[in-house]
Amino acid sequence: MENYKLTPSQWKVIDFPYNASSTLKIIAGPGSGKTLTLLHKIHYLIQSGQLRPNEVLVLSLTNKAVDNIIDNLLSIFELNNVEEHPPAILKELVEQIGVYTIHGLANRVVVENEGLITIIEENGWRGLLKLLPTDFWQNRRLNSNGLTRELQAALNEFKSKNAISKNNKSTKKQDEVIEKLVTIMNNGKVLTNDDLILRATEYLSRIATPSTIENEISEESFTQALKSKYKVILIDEYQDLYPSLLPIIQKVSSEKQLIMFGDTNQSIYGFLGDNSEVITALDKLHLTNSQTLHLYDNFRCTPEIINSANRILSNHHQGHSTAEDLVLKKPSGVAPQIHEFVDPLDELEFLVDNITQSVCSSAKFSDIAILSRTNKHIQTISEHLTSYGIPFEKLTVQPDWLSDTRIQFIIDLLKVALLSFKGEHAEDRMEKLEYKWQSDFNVIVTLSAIKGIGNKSIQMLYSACNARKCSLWEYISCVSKEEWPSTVSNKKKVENYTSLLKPLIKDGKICDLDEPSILLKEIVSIINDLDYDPLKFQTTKDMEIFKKNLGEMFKIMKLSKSNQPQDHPIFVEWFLETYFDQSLIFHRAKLESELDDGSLGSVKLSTIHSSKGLEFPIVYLAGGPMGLSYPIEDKSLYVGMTRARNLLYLLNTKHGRLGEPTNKSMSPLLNNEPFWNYYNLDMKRIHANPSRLFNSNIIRYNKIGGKFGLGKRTFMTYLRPTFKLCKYLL
Ligand SMILES: Nc1ncnc2c1ncn2[C@@H]1O[C@H](COP(=O)(O)OP(=O)(O)OP(=O)(O)O)[C@@H](O)[C@H]1O
Repeated sequence: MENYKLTPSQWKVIDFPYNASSTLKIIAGPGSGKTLTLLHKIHYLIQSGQLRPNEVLVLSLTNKAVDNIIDNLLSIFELNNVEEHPPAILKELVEQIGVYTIHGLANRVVVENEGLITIIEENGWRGLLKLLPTDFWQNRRLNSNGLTRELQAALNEFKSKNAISKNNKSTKKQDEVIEKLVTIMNNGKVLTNDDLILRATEYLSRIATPSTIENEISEESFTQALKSKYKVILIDEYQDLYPSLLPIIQKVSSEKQLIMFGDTNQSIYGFLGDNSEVITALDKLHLTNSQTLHLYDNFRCTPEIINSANRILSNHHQGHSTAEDLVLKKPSGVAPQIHEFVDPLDELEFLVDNITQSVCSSAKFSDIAILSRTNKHIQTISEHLTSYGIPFEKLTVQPDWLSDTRIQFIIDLLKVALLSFKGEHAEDRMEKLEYKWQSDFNVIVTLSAIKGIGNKSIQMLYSACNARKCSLWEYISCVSKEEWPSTVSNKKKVENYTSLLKPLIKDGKICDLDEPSILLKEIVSIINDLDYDPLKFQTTKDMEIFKKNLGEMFKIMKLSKSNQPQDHPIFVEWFLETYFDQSLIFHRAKLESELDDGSLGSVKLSTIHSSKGLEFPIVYLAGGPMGLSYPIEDKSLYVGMTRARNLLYLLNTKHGRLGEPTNKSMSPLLNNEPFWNYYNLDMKRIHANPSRLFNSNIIRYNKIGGKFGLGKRTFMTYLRPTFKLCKYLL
């Protein structure tokens, strides 16, 4: 991170005084240096002696934003080390600053108070669906995604009804069924993300105000620290907050100084609820002591890009009469390029051709981002880039391997083994009961994924174990199958499941397997003998995807092994508690090594949603087949366009105020030496002899373009062999 000269409007925010029970709202447009200002604000609060590092809490919505803040905080403190602290002290100081996602913070509070919890994922929903009686959907025909959505909606409706009337004894059969599911989830500590927020808020509400408990609760309690220690709460991207997050934010920020940065024009989570409702509620938090400041500058986009993006906003007033200190980049001479393609393959070929042109013209692959509205279109683009051997990386909210339901199945089986073992050896009745509830959920989820074990069988077994007051695992592994309810069909399949898992649970073998490769081999060999359809691959491609994801899981296991602390002696438990965070650490380290190795890096592929808060020198907004047939929403388009620093392409992007398509024959790239000089200056890549470099770049493109038939359709395009185009670009 560079030590930029801060602008007057940035300074106004940075040296705004600390005041308890107050709100400072900063309205900051795209590229106005919001993150940089937030980092300097933290530094200033600490360096000026107003606050100690452990009194500052930063909250964001995404792991990416949190990573970005953590990565850059230390640099800001190093660059502005007025007191000349030694590096180790500085690092220690920065580590005391709390930086979390809102869900991460809630998770910490709940885990601190309840131990291991499960946030429900796709496999979990499928397991719960299996517990529903066949007539539940009243013959409605829905696929499994549709059913999951309906079930979530039914659960939410049930919970809000109950919240209104705690004694609501509905006689509706549907409510009785849902109530049972809610009980299973509650007992098994299985939470949805919304539950997590509410549960954490409840724990925070139980904590008394700081003055009355001073010495009662240990310094170690994170829940307590949230209430009493932190004095300033900074919220990044407030426009993304949605109503279900409000309770915890209100609880954490009350009586503190709440500093929120954001831009309502970039509010794109409307589908999760009305953001203005949240803003109104937060505005009321410290009603009499609240102030708003603006950051108008735009350090990111070329004026051509920002003008075009501003046209999209129907509420935008041209020019800022109030901002005398407005900073803008110089014009680049290249307007955003608008292209339309009837055939979707043409859009894909255009991408490959233009990426090659940019890379020949001194850009790196890692300068380029392709953004789309849907993950499906991102997948199509990734397949096309693969066929040309162009390196890419997907910027997803969740790493790919974790979204693979087969990997989730492996994780659920590991949980069955660990929790069942711990349940069998629990010391008291209460502890045993807790393990029962948790392991029951994972047994239901894994059993229900096995071919031939139907809903009715699972429901019968579950009722039978509850009648015996034992866990589902104990029931199916200790009670002989002759005693099981006669309505359980396919008893052999259930018996096979137990006999395969038994050796892992008996005598605690699961806890002794602390070598990742042996543990993984063991669990995969069990799955091989289960009748688990998703691992009977229909295509080689499917198998390759699984192999890749399993490889990722193995890497994360090895990473967990390398940082397993001594006070967590059971490897599998450490891995199951931390794999999500470990995966993020791994991902970050991978990105850093890519930046350092001097190579061309990889093209970034992302949905517009996942690209929030990021910037890229070159951005392609790819609309897909006929702009995916519905017009793009204003704010999504605005966010997508304002991610671009220097070059923006809008492909098949339908929007009334976007303007006319660009003439395709006027390519802005090749033959535009002034633009590439501008580009290299902006990227701080200064070349000794730019003209010579420029000429050799054109020759290089012509050679590669000719070889691969870029820019024109040839029979090769349809055959899509795996070209190794990138080999020629290195
Ligand atoms: N005072 C400054 N001088 C020069 N460059 C700056 C200054 N402040 C910020 N920048 C640069 O401006 C760019 C945009 O900053 P940042 O990413 O913080 O924007 P943002 O306001 O968070 O945008 P968005 O809301 O779109 O995410 C960054 O490259 C940053 O380094």
